[in-house]
Amino acid sequence: MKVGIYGQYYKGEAISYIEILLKTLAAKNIDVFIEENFYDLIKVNNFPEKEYQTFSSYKDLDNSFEVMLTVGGDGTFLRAVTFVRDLDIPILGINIGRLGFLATIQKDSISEAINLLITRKYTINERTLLSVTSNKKNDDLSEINFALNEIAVSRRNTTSMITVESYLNDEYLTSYWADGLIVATPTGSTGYSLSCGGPVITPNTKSLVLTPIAPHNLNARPLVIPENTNIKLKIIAREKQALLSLDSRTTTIDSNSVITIKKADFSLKTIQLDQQTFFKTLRDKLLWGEDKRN
Ligand SMILES: NC(=O)c1ccc[n+]([C@@H]2O[C@H](COP(=O)([O-])OP(=O)(O)OC[C@H]3O[C@@H](n4cnc5c(N)ncnc54)[C@H](O)[C@@H]3O)[C@@H](O)[C@H]2O)c1
Ligand SMILES: Nc1ncnc2c1ncn2[C@@H]1O[C@H](COP(=O)(O)OP(=O)(O)OP(=O)(O)O)[C@@H](O)[C@H]1O
Repeated sequence: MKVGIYGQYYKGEAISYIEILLKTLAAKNIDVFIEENFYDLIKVNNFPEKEYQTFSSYKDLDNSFEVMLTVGGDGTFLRAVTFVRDLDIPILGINIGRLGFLATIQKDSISEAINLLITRKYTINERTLLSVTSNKKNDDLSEINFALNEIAVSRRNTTSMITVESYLNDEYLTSYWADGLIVATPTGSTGYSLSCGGPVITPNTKSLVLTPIAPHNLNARPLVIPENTNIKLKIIAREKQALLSLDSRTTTIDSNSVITIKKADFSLKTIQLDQQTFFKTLRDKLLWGEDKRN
């Protein structure tokens, strides 16, 4: 078995968890490749004990990797998607961050999780991704043009609202007067969209949700739409530019740009170990349905 390991940060207390991870993988004779920058970060005081092979980009990976393990929080998990892209390598996140909604393995159950992985006690989930095109050239979108959580447009460098004129399959929907508009996947429904009043959508539902960000309107509500909808948005901002975000990454778009958001033509595979279900994560991490009477 060949696995990749990706992390973005490294802080002292994490060393013991990374040690457990590397030792567990070595004991099972698993071929480990570590992302180059993360490897440089963890190499301190003769650690790790042996040399590892590395990868530095999407180009160094292929589908002979059984899994990409991420070490960090959800931000790290989201960044790992930019390495894996359409290669069909499933991602499994070890949470040594804070919330860890996507990174579901808890740091104190690393060896158990690796054992479940090796004995293939898991299911693979396919997660929908989004992609965006603009009627104006944008180099930032030429390569990494996909998002697992959401694509959002929002105001930039100003307190003025923006107007987002929206069309679904070329039919006019409405014009949102708001701080912005989020188009979220089921995966992203528990992220930014949730904070703006959007519904939770279970991961395998074939839907997207349009969630306005602070609309100055009493009747703008989140709208759930089929995942194959062609979403066209015209952004009108008082400033010359607005912000376009794809998960943790941002770029700017000119006012009056028209962007088209669609389901990406590839999906992301995530690993759901036996014992770990979406509803369990919802209860454990977002305290879903928590009630003092229970
Ligand atoms: N007000 C908000 O809630 C808000 C604002 C901006 C971005 N975000 C979310 O943060 C994501 C980017 O993550 P980051 O680490 O770069 O930013 P960040 O450091 O601001 O973290 C955002 C928080 O959202 C959580 N999160 C991310 N994706 C999630 C998901 N699918 N389900 C449940 N929780 C999730 C993370 O664990 C973290 O606690 C964006 O894709 C967006 O969904 C949320
Ligand atoms: N490899 C690591 N070693 C030590 N600490 C880490 C590591 N990765 C992440 N962290 C800690 O976790 C924090 C959050 O990590 P990250 O940015 O990946 O997740 P996040 O998007 O904030 O999501 P979450 O709330 O799930 O942690 C970091 O600021 C850092 O303090």
